Amino acid sequence: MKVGVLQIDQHFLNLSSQSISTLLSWCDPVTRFAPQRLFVFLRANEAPPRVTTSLFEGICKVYNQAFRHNPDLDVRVCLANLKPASFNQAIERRVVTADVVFRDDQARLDPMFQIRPSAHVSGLVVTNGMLHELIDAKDQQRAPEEDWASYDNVVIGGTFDHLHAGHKLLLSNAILRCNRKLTIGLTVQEMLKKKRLADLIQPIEERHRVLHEFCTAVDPSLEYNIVPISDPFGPSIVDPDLEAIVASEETLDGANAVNLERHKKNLRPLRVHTFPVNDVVVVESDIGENSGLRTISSSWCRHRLLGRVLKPPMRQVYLIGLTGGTGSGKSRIGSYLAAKPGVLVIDCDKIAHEAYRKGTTLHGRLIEEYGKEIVDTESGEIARKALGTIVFSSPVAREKLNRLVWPEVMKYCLSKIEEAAPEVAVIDAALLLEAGWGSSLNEIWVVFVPEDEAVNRIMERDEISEEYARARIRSQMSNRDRINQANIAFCSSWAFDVTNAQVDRAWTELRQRLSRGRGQDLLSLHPD
Ligand SMILES: CC(=O)SCCNC(=O)CCNC(=O)[C@H](O)C(C)(C)COP(=O)(O)OP(=O)(O)OC[C@H]1O[C@@H](n2cnc3c(N)ncnc32)[C@H](O)[C@@H]1OP(=O)(O)O
Repeated sequence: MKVGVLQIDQHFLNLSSQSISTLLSWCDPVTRFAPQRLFVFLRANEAPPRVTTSLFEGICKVYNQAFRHNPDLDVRVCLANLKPASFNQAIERRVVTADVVFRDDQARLDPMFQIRPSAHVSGLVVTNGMLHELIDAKDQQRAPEEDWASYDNVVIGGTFDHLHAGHKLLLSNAILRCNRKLTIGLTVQEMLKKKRLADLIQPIEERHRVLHEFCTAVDPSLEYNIVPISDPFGPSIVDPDLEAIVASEETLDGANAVNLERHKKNLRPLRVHTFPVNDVVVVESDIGENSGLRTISSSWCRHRLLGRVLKPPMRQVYLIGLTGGTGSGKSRIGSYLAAKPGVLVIDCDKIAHEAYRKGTTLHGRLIEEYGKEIVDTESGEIARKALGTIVFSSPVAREKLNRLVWPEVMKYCLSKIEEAAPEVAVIDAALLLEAGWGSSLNEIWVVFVPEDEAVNRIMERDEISEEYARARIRSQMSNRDRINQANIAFCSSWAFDVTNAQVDRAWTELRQRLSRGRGQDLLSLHPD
């Protein structure tokens, strides 16, 4: 995820909604930065902070304008540095890793958060006072600077589906009022069946994860107690330690109902704090029944999802099969390619060896097939030299071994590629074409040397006879047959530099091919 940081000093309170929109347009998807998440730091001086009504109004302006401007941008206004309670705690300076930083040269660095450029940073934009120029003197009519009451234990509740600006304001309001523990009642799925487009409501595990991630990102100093609730009250009517409840104006009745229930149970009443959230009109909402939805809500977010990408399609990994006869230098080329950015190389010989380690099912199957003489008496592992002598001299024995080992190797390759999700995966396999894997790959790269040279190399490397070396070579496909199926061929007959130059050429041309097609990412992420 591309992360941006926008750092504005305390003068942000004087920014008009229009100016905030201008700031946010720097993050638009059409810009070269286009972050998907934006951390906003609204204070950058060393003086102890104060939480006031106008501070919260400033935060409202940021969230509401951001949502209006681009609902897909995940904005997070950092709060720990705005509250005396968190600021005074000796918490570690939190690191935010950013791909792009928008910072006014007049703003000082934040004392609580440390902004660190990511590996793919696209720019540190210092705006030479531009943020200050945006401050609109006419837009300074604000509520009086009232200090806010704060409490050790605060409670809120909700569904928190597709976390939007309204939720973020509720959470921010509660976090700003809380010094120690924030309890959040999270509605379970069964209570939501009657909601519009209920099938699109995120599962509770996902809503829980997003909530927790958001809260700990904006104020890591609090304890967050997120409790699933299957009635309208949850912990708010049982926890005697709670002191205050925060609700939007629309849900004030719910908060009052909580106090009625607490009264019945002889629990002290909660201080009720409300704020208006739904005063922002969102424009794009004309899908069928949705035409009635004009303000920020989860229903609006769910309607907006219709016909859009729910989760990004799995990135397609570009698959290259690297193959070549024994002694051709294939493994060296595999290692050379592994150092290229965004590449995962899987050495299938090594995977095959791992597949029949002692304790695996395959270990037992090989002993059943070839007898105890293939077992190393000391270690109990398969003695590969002994197994090799059998299979390289008998096509039938070899065929059986291949049928047992190849599916295991393939299974490993697929899981490794899924786990690592590289830009390009190189499957380095001697018998790739014999195994019929070629048709599932994007390209086939073949390494070859003349047979006599391969014989000399493996005689020396493996200390084997010429006869055995030739038997191993002939157990495989010929160079000619491999090259007939290859997209690219390398010959490793000369110095390493000469081979490397061939691989570099193939790599450069691959990047050009990918950038013409779907591979823009590869070029932009790895400009070298
Ligand atoms: C689809 C694939 O290509 S999967 C990768 C290839 N591996 C297999 O097919 C698994 C079966 N092979 C094996 O288990 C082992 O290679 C054994 C037991 C036969 C021999 O083990 P070892 O003596 O340690 O030799 P090693 O595994 O290093 O293989 C020696 C060479 O024979 C090749 N080779 C491996 N298996 C076979 C086979 N079934 N038929 C022909 N050649 C093979 C290897 O790729 C290697 O080539 P290289 O000289 O370019 O490195």
